[in-house]
Amino acid sequence: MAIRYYTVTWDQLHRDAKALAWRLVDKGPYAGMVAITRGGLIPCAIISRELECRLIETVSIVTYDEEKRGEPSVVKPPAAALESRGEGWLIIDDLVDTGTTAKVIRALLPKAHFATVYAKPAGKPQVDTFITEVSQDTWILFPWDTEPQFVAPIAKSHASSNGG
Ligand SMILES: O=P(O)(O)OC[C@H]1O[C@H](OP(=O)(O)OP(=O)(O)O)[C@H](O)[C@@H]1O
Ligand code: HPA
Ligand SMILES: [Mg+2]
Repeated sequence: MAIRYYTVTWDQLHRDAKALAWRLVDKGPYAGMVAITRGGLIPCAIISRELECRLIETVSIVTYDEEKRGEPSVVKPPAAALESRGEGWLIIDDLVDTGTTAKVIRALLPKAHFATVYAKPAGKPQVDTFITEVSQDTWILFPWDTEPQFVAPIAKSHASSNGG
């Protein structure tokens, strides 16, 4: 199955994170927010500004061992939210893909509200609120993982793919 790409610019990320804040505002107020590092940090900053929520905790889950997917490990637990099992807390990540990361956090903070900006079908059941769904075979290219670069004119790449 060919992989597709969905490019997200800084502007789009800002708009989509604000759209998520609009969906979340009536579900609050929140005791605080938990950003899932690293991808959740920037959406969390945008949403914390909109919701005027200044208490931010972080959690770090590592799901890859070198190149291979290994057992997920909690590198940094969300200490401030653990005692309440997440009650009243808002968890933010950039996206949910297979749902592996979300399942680990849900086990730590079962009472929290879990929100992501983007969601793929396999992980969607783990998320309470999200903005945009993309297909499972789509790789989301975030602005912090990309940079603008020269692209050949269509006529040139078309000619080379036709043997010209
Ligand atoms: O639903 P899953 O299959 O678990 O995938 C989603 C997670 O993968 C990415 O994080 P990653 O672990 O690559 O780390 P990063 O945020 O530090 O880049 C993304 O930011 C999500 O947290
Ligand atoms: O689609 C994706 N884009 C960026 N990072 C990711 N981590 C899991 N899935 C993705
Ligand atoms: Mg992440």
